[in-house]
Amino acid sequence: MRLAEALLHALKERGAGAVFGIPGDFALPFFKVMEETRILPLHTLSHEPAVGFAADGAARIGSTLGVAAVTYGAGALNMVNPIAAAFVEKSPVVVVSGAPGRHEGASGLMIHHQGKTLDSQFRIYQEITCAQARLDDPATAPAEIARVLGACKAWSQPVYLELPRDMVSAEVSAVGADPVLAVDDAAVAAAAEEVLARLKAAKAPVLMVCAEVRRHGLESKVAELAQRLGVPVVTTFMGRGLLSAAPTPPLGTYLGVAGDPEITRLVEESDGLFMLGAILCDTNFSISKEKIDMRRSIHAADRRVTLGYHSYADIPLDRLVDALLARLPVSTRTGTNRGQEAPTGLNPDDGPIHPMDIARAVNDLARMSGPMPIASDIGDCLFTAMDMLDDGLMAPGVYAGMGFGVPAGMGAQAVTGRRMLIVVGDGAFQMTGWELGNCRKLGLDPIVVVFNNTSWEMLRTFQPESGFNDLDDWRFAEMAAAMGGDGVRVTTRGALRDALAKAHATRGRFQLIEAMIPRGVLSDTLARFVAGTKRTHTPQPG
Ligand SMILES: Cc1ncc(Cc2csc(CCOP(=O)(O)OP(=O)(O)O)c2C)c(N)n1
Ligand SMILES: [Mg+2]
Repeated sequence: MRLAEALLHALKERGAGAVFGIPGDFALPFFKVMEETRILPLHTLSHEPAVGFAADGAARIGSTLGVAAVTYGAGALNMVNPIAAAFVEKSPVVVVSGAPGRHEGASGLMIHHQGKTLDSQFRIYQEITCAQARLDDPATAPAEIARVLGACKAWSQPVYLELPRDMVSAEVSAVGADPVLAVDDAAVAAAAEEVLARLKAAKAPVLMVCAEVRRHGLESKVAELAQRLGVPVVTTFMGRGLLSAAPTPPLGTYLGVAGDPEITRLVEESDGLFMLGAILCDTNFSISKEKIDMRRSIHAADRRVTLGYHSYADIPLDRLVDALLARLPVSTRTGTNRGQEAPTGLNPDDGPIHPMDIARAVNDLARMSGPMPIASDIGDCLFTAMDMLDDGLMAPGVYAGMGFGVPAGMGAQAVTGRRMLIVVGDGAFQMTGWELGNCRKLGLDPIVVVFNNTSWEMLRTFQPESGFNDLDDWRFAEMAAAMGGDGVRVTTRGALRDALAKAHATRGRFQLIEAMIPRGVLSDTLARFVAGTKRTHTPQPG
C-alpha cells in the first residue's frame, strides 16, 4: 500500500480519532490521500498553533493519540509552542510534517520555508518530542513508524514524523506492531516492594496523583490502589479531577501556599509522600513556602521510580501499579471528599461579575444538568476553573502558555462528540479564539465563556504599574454571529446566569458569553497564588 495509507492506518489502529491540520505545497500530496481515503477524518483549522492545541485536546480527552499534520517550515515551526507544551504536559501528539522531496536539496539552492539548513526543523523537533523519524526509505518506513508511534504511547509525549512529498505514494508494507520496550520483572517487583515498605514505615504517608495517571489510562486502577493503601489522597494542579468518583476520593488539590492550608500541611509535612505520575514543576507544585523533602518522597513518573537518592529505571507506571495492587489485599474502605464544597448559589442580581460568580453559575448549571468537560486557557479563568464542577478539566497548567483553551476544546469535541465548556481570558482569546469560525464547518458547538477584564490581568497582579497590561475592549460577542455562532455580552450576575442557561439549551452553533469583569478583580485562588508568590519570592522583613 501507499506509505501515506500505511501511516494513517497505523494511527487509527493506535486510537487516533482524527487529523488536525493546515496543508502547504510540501504537504498537499499527504492531505490529498487523507481526503480521498477518509481513513481518518481531516479537520483543517486557521493557524498552526491551533492545530497543535486541537491535536493536544484530542489526545487528552481520550488518553489516546492526537495527530497534527502541517507543511514544512512555515507550518511546522509555527507549531513549536503547542508541541513544547504537549511535551512537558505528557500529551501524546503525533506531528506529521510534509517536507521537500528526497532530492530537492541537491540543486544547491535554498528551498522555500527552510530554516538554516534542510535539517533544522528535524533538530528543532528533537528538542520537544521523545522520538523522531524521516520517512525517506520505503524499506524502513513501516518499522520507523511503529518505533515512533510506540514511543509516543510508551512515554505519553509528542513524536515527530517527517514525510518527504515524493514518498507519500511509495509502495510499502503495512506497519506492524510497536516494538516491545524491555521491562525487567524483577526490577518492577523490587520497586513495588520498596515503595510499600516506605509507605508502611511512614508516620504520615500521602498519595499524590497527577497527569500521567490520566495519560496512561490508569485512573480506575489507581482508585483501587488508593482504596487498598488506605492513605490520604490529594491531586496536583495538573491532576485535578482525578479519582473524584473513587471509593476513597482525594481530599483536595495541593496548591502550595495558594491552596487549602490543611492540604498544604498534609503534603509538606508528610514523611512518605508518594507522587504517582507527577510532573515536578513550579506551577504544578505551586509556590511552596516549604520545599517538599524529596529525600523522604517517592516519585513514580517518566518510566522511573525514585526513592530518596536512588532510582529504578524502565518501570512503566502501569506495571508499577499492577505490582502494587498484587501485593495489597482488597479493601472495602470508603472515604469522603473533604475538599471545599464547590461554590454554588449565584445571586442573579444586577451586581458586577466576579470570577467566582462564573464558577457559581457553572456549578449551578452542573447541579441541574450534570457537569461538562472543561477546556481552560491560562489566565484567571484557570484559577477560577479550580472551583468549577467538571467532567474532566484540561488546561496548560505546567507549560502555562496562552492559546490552548478554544482549539483544545474544539479538538476534544471533534473526536468525542462531547460538548465542551471553554473558559478563556480576553488576552488568550485574542490569540486563538478566532478558530471558533471553524466550528460551523466542523460541526462543533462549544460553550465559550470569555473572562473579559480588558487586561493581561495575571501580569498586572505582578507589575501593576505597567500600562501595557491594559487591553482594548474588542467587543467579542458582536463578532460571533458573523463567525457562525451566537454571542452575548453580560455585565451583571443575573444576565450571566440567563446567558449560560440559554447557551446550554442551544445546540448546533457555538455559544460565546463575553463576561465583563472589572479590572483588578481576581478569583480567590489567583489572589492566594499572587499573595503566596509575593511572600515566597520576596525577602521577608526582619
Ligand atoms: C503565548 C503566551 N504569551 C505570553 C504569556 C505571558 C502571560 C501570562 S498570563 C498573561 C495575560 C493573560 O491575559 P488574559 O486576558 O488571557 O487572562 P487574565 O490574566 O485572566 O486577564 C500573559 C500575557 C503566556 N503565558 N503565553
Ligand atoms: Mg484578561
